[in-house]
Amino acid sequence: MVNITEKIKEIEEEMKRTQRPGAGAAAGTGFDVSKSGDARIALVGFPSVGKSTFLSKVTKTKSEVAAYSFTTLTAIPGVLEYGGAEIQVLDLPGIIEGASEGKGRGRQVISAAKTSDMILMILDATKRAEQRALLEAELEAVGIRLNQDPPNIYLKQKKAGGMKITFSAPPKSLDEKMLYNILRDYRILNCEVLVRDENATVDQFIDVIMKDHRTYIKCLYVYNKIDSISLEHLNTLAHEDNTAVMSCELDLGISDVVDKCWEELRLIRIYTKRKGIEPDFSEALIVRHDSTIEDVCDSIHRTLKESFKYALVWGASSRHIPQRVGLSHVVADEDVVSIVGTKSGLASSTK
Ligand SMILES: Nc1nc2c(ncn2[C@@H]2O[C@H](COP(=O)(O)OP(=O)(O)OP(=O)(O)O)[C@@H](O)[C@H]2O)c(=O)[nH]1
Ligand SMILES: [K+]
Ligand SMILES: [Mg+2]
Repeated sequence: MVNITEKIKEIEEEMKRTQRPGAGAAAGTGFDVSKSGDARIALVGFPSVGKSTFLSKVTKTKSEVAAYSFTTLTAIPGVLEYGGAEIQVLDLPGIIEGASEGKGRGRQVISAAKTSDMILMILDATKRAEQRALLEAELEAVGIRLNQDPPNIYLKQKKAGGMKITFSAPPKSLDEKMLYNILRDYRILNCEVLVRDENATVDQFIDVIMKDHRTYIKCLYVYNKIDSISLEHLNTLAHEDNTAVMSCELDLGISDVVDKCWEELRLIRIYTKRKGIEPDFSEALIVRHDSTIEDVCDSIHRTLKESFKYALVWGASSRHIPQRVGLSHVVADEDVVSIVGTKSGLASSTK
């Protein structure tokens, strides 16, 4: 059973670690790369696992590669073109154990990773298996949660009225008393809590309390240097969850890694169509998963939805071909969309 007091102490330590480094320390260190493109992927790993080699393979950017540790000293951005999208790939310095406590440039590296839509954790297939857990622990320590959904727990702080704790189904590892104690330790004395997940844990409940310091990011584990391991070992690695294997040196598996990134990012390509003209399949509009016609309008032009009448949709999201839909319609990958507006000449245009 978790000792709550110990847990709280741990969290307080964590708060100290997650505080942003002083402005002086952050300035001019080359980590403030501005976001560009449709999504950002961060390359995270121990030194010399092949992060820069990978960046140089998948983008036009050349980041210095060498056999010694800490070849890369700042964040180096490159652009990966895929499916009509531009994905920013951020090559980062290697991190070492203790990075979350500020060893090396660990804290800046991890802060940069925290801003990404996806982490590619590059691992050296020739190194011991613990490397993966060690890196995960460093990321966890600054509030990054890999391949997890935010817990299904509702927490609303109030001004008065005490604590109201409800479970939508009998929980397996929590009870009212535990939550009460945790909340009291955080000095949250007036609140409403609804636990909607019967499998919710103490750690997840604390994540909800600490939600301003938590980031939920997808992670693909990529073992590089498979040219130097046995087939048997390769077979084991390749069967781990959320994992891909590659050799940058032999140019093996790289396109598979890129395909997997694309799948995980779940970006959606929309082709726009003007009335009476064939859709333009050469230029896709890229939107996020679960985007609506409203999001599509916004990415075409800021004011387009003001004159929106309806849209016609051909593709996986439409029930008829075409289906006439409103702003709240959720689009699917490779849908063809025609926006019909109140003013003439507004039929969809990407320009
Ligand atoms: N055998 C083998 N060596 C590789 C492979 N990919 C990269 N290397 C070598 O690994 C060494 C480190 O590569 P880098 O790309 O500099 O590694 P890094 O992770 O960017 O290193 P830091 O920036 O120092 O953290 C270089 O000597 C590369 O040539 C591979 O697939 N197989
Ligand atoms: K290196
Ligand atoms: Mg490097």
